[in-house]
Amino acid sequence: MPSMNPELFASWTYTQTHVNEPEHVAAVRERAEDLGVRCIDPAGRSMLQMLCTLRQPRNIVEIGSGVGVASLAMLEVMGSSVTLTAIESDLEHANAMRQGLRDSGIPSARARIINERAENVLSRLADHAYDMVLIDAGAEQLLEYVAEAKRLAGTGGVIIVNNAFDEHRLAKPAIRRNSTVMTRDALRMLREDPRLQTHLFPTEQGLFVATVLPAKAGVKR
Ligand SMILES: C[S@@+](CC[C@H](N)C(=O)[O-])C[C@H]1O[C@@H](n2cnc3c(N)ncnc32)[C@H](O)[C@@H]1O
Repeated sequence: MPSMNPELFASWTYTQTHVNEPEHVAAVRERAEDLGVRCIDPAGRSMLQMLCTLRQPRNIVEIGSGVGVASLAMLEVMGSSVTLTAIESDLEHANAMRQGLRDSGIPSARARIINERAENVLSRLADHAYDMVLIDAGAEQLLEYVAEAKRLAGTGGVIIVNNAFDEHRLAKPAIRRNSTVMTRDALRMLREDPRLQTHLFPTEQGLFVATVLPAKAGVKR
């Protein structure tokens, strides 16, 4: 395993700062900051757009959509055929996202914002009906969200966990706080599932990505 030498750190920093966000994203990030919401980091946002471009999802679920930085990123790169179900428990955050969608000229029909706690909503969503599930609602219920995401994602579907580094606590084995243990367990649950191919991308917050392999692909390599 490589150690974090200064060259490696410089290259990692370069990749984080190399991302050019369009100007309108800054306004959404500002709105998030005013409300005290952490949103996906620029490299994670960029990777999300890349995954959408590659996978071309038609139905997306986002658990914890905040003021909509990630939601807007996904909707912006997808054609009008994509539908996003955004679950957000905080009314102020949900309203700020509605404003962001209006400002971006995205028709409201493309995003269904459900202002409820995810644990009360997910069981109502149909099995294997989604091509992409983004989880970014804190670690408290992460195991439940991951289990639901595995049920929701169809073959070839993509499950994404943002903030997989749990504020950079994940890699420190001595840290046993709840959020860190929960994140470790949730990522293990994905990594050890033979039906999933997984990768942890070293964005600033950590973006863990799992794709559902076709049934006949056998055991992952
Ligand atoms: C980190 S922010 C999401 C940021 C968003 N993914 C983005 O990149 O713009 C987490 C959000 O999850 C919401 N949240 C926390 N617990 C939740 C729950 N149980 N159900 C739904 N939303 C929840 C919070 O209100 C907050 O807006």
